Amino acid sequence: MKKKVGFVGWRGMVGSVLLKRMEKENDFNNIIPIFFTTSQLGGLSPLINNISFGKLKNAYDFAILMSLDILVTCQGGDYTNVVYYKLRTMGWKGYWIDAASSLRMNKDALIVLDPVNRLLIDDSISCGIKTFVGSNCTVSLMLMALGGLFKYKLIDWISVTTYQAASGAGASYMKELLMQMNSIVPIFGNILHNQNISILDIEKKITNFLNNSEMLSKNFKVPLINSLIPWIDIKMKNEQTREEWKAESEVNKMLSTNKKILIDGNCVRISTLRCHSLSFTIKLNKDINIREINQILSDHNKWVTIIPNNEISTINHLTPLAVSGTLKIPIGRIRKLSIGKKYLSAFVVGDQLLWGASEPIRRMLQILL
Ligand SMILES: NC(=O)C1=CN([C@@H]2O[C@H](COP(=O)(O)OP(=O)(O)OC[C@H]3O[C@@H](n4cnc5c(N)ncnc54)[C@H](OP(=O)(O)O)[C@@H]3O)[C@@H](O)[C@H]2O)C=CC1
Ligand SMILES: N[C@@H](CC(=O)OP(=O)(O)O)C(=O)O
Repeated sequence: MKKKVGFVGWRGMVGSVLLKRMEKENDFNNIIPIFFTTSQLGGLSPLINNISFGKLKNAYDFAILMSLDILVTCQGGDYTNVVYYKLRTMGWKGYWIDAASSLRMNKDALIVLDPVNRLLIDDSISCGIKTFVGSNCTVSLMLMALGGLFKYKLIDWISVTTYQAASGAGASYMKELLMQMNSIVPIFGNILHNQNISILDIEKKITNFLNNSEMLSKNFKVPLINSLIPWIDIKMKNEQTREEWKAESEVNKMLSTNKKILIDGNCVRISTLRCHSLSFTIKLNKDINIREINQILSDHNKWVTIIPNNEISTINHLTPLAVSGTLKIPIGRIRKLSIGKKYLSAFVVGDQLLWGASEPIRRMLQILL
């Protein structure tokens, strides 16, 4: 019998990417979908393959939620915090699949990324685990790219710097970046081709304008265009940001490691629209040659691709623009660092709305059907 699957948060960025992927893979053929809203009650469900699924249901209507076999939410942590515990307390035994971070570290929840931890997923299902959560976007991308090295336990520690797109913070942040882009065009639009105007004068005008335009920075708090923000999320007691804290905590939970793999570094917001990038220094626990490393990495899953360490390949294939909207996980700049034979450098780009958020959840739903 087809399972009743509820979707909350399908209108947001992660949710809409999820729906598109499900439509493409014909996933809706195997379920009875029910679409919920927190704000558009009375509105219509999205058309799936041109089929209508009636009116939207109230995402806080516990009677309907209780009737679901599976609930998939991309609505965010606030929704999860209000609904999840109440639903469980009311005795709901269905599967909860979530994109938000709130439940990740709970004992009775598994963080899922099946190309990396499928065995643990299968074990958890047979042990009666009913709550499955996607990992933080940079964590999923790191694990997809370095999966082979993790699988063969070749990593001592990782130092990572992330370059995270504006859309990672949510739709309103992405809009704010676009508004900032739009606001600086009039400053240089007409004068760019005038040879008599110094480029540094234009730069000064833009910098002055951005430093005095609070109106354009309600979400990010400061301008992101023409700048970057080396701070994402709240501060933890140990001086990390919460985004930085997630890497080591989530990876070790997901891999159920006996010996903790140490991971730390800075998370940085940059002014790309979509796709996160990560720069790694990896301390291997033995000296392996680059050819073997490339083989281990590319054998791990079909999405990871080795980008040869040369300029043309790198600038054409290892950028957010080249990867946006695809499931590709290119990894390049792979070389031994001059500091020692066990120190490896690598650079990874991945679409944080696909492998970073919606794809692990889509695949988890398929596993449960
Ligand atoms: N963005 C990302 O890259 C990643 C996000 N996540 C997590 O996924 C969850 C959802 O994130 P994300 O999709 O970015 O959030 P969004 O801000 O895009 O959407 C969240 C909800 O906001 C409501 N909403 C209000 N106005 C609009 C609008 N104009 N257009 C669309 N939706 C609107 C919708 O709910 P309703 O229809 O009920 O009003 C929607 O489901 C969060 O927990 C986030 O942490 C995880 C990994 C990556
Ligand atoms: N915080 C991430 C996106 C995200 O939503 O992460 P999480 O799912 O861990 O809250 C970013 O800003 O790019």
